[in-house]
Amino acid sequence: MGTPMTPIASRPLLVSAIRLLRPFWRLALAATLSGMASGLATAWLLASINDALHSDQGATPALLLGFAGLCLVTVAGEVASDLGNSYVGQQAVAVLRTELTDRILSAPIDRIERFRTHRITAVLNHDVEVLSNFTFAFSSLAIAFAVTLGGLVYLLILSPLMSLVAAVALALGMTVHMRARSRGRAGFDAARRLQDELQQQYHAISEGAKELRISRPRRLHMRAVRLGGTIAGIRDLRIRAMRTYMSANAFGSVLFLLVIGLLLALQSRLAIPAEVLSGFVLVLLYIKGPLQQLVAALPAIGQAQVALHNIAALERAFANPEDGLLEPVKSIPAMRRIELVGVTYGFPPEGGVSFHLGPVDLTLDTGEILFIVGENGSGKTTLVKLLLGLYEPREGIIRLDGREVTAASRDDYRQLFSTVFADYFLFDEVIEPVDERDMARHLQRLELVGKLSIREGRFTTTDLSTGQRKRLALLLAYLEQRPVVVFDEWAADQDPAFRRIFYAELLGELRAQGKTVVVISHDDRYFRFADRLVLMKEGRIAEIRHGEEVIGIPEHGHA
Ligand SMILES: Nc1ncnc2c1ncn2[C@@H]1O[C@H](COP(=O)(O)OP(=O)(O)OP(=O)(O)O)[C@@H](O)[C@H]1O
Repeated sequence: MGTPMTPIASRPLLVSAIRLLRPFWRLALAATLSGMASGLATAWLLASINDALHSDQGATPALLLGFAGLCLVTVAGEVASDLGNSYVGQQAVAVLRTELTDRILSAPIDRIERFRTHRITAVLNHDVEVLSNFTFAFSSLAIAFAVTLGGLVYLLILSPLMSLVAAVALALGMTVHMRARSRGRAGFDAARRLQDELQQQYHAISEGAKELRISRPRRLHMRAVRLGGTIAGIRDLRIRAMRTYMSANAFGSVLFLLVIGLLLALQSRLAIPAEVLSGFVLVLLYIKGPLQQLVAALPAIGQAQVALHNIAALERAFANPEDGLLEPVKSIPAMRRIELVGVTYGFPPEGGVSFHLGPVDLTLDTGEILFIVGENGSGKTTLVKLLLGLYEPREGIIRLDGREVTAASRDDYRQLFSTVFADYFLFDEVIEPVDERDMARHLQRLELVGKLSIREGRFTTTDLSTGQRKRLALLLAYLEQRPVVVFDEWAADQDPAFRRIFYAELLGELRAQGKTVVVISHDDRYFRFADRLVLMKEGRIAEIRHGEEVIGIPEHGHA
């Protein structure tokens, strides 16, 4: 595959794990120590078995008692370790999920737009899940590590010379495994990058189902080239990574058996006593399992490292949260005048030429209906995002009733607005208290009577026509009771009769309720219903019309 393999995880797995486990360190330590105790007791058991086999008195009561005690520690330590570590692991994963979603909830909107939704979903779904699964394996790894360590210590006590042979073989095996590990990890990293693409394609086949049903060439292209290529790429990279680990595994097994064979062959030449040799073979054969388990965990460790790397990238991208976004709700602010003074904004150039807006000077007075009009791409939505405090101006300031909106006050300022964006998201929950009679009136006004109601704080359905869904979004904006309502091309998918009701009646009704209304519109036949009309051209305000200049625009004519 052509995916570049970049170096991974600047922060080692252990450091990240410690940071996550810090709040639960006592329990994590106790659970891991229990696992270690269980592993060491297993190694001790092996030593007692070897002693008993070669003891002249056979199995004495003391030996049997020791055996029973060690069995108890082995089993109890394992159970405690399993329970403790999986509890701690899941607690840590829950904290991580909260941390990540908090970061997304507090991140500047332009950061989210740049990071791309499919990448966020892939981290939240895949990477966090990989870590979650790893936490379940952690306990048995701690035990395997302790069994291996205890076994090796016992070997050292039995015969330092023979331990040297085993140590050389072990060092060789570990070198091979380390190499395999870094190659395998690079493969998993590349596969994970392709998974971002796969997530995007999953989104395309569910959200673009209609388009794909209509166009066979696109469907076949999607299947064979996009999906096929990505799925095969992930498969091949993972198989290759696993093959690297497997080869290292096989090499390790051969080494083990070679060492045992070598010791058997050298038994008489080195005059190795029988109980030493049998102890060696017993321990080597026993720790082969845990050692292989440790080695087999390398792919999981590699995947966990890649997952942590991606999580860290997301954390870095959203490292500068906005102030106070998760603080308790205050009362909705009031507004008399909003001023944009010398405001500019620019998108970072990505491939093409970057778009620059401003400098823009604009005021918005309470109780007015302001239309923002202009050609596609002239900067209307960008201007509105600046007005809403969604984008931070590069230069210039925004004032609310004469006071500058700063980073600290920006989110309070945003609470002035209700919005229906052109690419709005319809929440099915109603979180404001709803007066039944008001609701009935709104449903009637929006011609939605009988289509839906609110039950237990939720709309009974959001399966409506495109225009009806948009009316529902407007209803939600109404229910929010904010002083300024912003519509981005709201009427674009309304029927002609309702479109007229929107411009000629609803906007005026909102104004009569004391609301300020900002409307992005291409409906030039209704421009005359604006109190002021702002014409955008190539990122600047080209003209502002008001009074007679607006009213004079005929309902059928052009601006
Ligand atoms: N997230 C973004 N990243 C980079 N460039 C963007 C982004 N959003 C908009 N632009 C660029 O900014 C310019 C203005 O876009 P904007 O959405 O403000 O236009 P608009 O006047 O609302 O257009 P339309 O009438 O088509 O809705 C466009 O040329 C577009 O290429």
